[in-house]
Amino acid sequence: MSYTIEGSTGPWELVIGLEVHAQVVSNAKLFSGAATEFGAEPNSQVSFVDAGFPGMLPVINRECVAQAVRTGLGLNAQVNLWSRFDRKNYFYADLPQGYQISQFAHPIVGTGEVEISLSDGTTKTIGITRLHLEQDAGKSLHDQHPTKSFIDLNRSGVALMEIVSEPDMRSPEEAGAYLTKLRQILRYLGTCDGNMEEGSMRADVNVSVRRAGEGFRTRCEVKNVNSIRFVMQAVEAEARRQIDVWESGGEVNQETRLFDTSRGITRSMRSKEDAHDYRYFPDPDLPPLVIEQSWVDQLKAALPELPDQRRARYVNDYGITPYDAHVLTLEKETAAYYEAVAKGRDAKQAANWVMGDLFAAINRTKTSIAEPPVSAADLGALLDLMADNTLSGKLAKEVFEAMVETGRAPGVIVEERGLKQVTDTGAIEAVIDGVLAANADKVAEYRSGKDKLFGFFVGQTMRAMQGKGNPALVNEVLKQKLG
Ligand SMILES: Nc1ncnc2c1ncn2[C@@H]1O[C@H](COP(=O)(O)OP(=O)(O)OP(=O)(O)O)[C@@H](O)[C@H]1O
Ligand SMILES: [Mg+2]
Ligand SMILES: [Mg+2]
Repeated sequence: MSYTIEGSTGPWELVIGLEVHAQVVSNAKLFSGAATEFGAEPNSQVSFVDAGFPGMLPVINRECVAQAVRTGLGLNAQVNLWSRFDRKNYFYADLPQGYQISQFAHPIVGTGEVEISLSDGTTKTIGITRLHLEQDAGKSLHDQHPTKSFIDLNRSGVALMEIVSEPDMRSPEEAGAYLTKLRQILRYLGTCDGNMEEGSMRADVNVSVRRAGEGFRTRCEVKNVNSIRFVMQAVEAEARRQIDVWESGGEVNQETRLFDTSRGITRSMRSKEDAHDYRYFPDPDLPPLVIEQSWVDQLKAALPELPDQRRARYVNDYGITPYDAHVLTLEKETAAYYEAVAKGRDAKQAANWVMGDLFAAINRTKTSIAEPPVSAADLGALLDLMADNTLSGKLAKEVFEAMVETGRAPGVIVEERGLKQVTDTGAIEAVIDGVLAANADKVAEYRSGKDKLFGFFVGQTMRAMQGKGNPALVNEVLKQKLG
């Protein structure tokens, strides 16, 4: 069933294409040696090139090119050995050059594809149109002075990848899944940190609506949306607005809009008539960007394992379900944590503990997998204590909670609190004898056929042992004695 929105005159399909701006992970800017660290003192990371001083010449940063190539390879895309930089001309206070160096007609990466996973268990392939390199602009600060605006050029010249998708998405969920997957791939590659709150990844959301079976109608572009949740909300809000326009006899005009997150609606920013005419032309300061196939091959050979490969490996090698493998590979840090716990242990049990107890503890303590409340080594040690019968599953949960609370290793907690499981058959027998003697009436009932009472005896025995009896042994001995 395809996703539609019901209007007053019938159902409408959604068509969505995303342009994602991803800041390249690199110590230096695209055409200068200035630093790129986030949160630095304003204008402390600006070279003469970034400030647009006359006569300064840009020099391409090889590492930024390598990052774009890696990203292209990670998106199964064509890498172009010949590409070119163009000037995109416009005036803005935080754009000191008066133009942005970008790639227009000849991007470094051409068509590719991304496979997304949907909540109904299906997958879908979204086409990538292109990826090009460009400079970021500076930032205007309007909140520093009552009558003046200040300019921070730290971001000016920082390398961005613009990754353009085909208009292949058909629902807010698909748009969200695409961005999630794209961010996951970039993070695995180490080419963009994907940090949307810090602005290192932002999306321009193109939306149109149509009747089933129609060609595409006019799109509107919602600029600079900075979270996955907001992208999904913006798609829905913009689609509903366009449906109202079409149904009331109007016409949707191509325009740039903004998403007002507090009101949940999109607002017009500028229409096509006053859209910029960027007067693109090849930048005369830069020669065409020519790279060698052998270098691309080297970069390809050195690519890290990507999410799809890792998920498949977990299913094959660890024998966990595709769903568990999907969850455990969503974040690189989670995958590393899981592997450290699973290696040489019961991998299914490791998956349950990471996705169950650990995730719950992270939520509860408002921590993250990068700084987890329990280290992978300690969780692994806890699993070992279950494997060698020192702890029952129930006691292990108790020890885990104490680990979260105190940050101590499981062995230490077991010693301190005397939580060691009792596996001495003689000791268990002695306790059970006591329980049966104290409940002679129930023993008689059980023997005359009231099987349900078995659980009562287990409970009494465990209570007498403060929960420390080995459950399998307790069951076994009880069966013998009652039998
Ligand atoms: N009818 C449509 N409905 C929804 N999305 C569309 C439609 N047609 C094109 N798109 C999407 O719009 C986006 C166009 O991005 P592209 O970078 O090519 O051009 P642009 O938005 O005109 O330029 P700029 O980079 O200056 O914003 C693509 O993601 C594409 O898939
Ligand atoms: Mg674009
Ligand atoms: Mg656009």
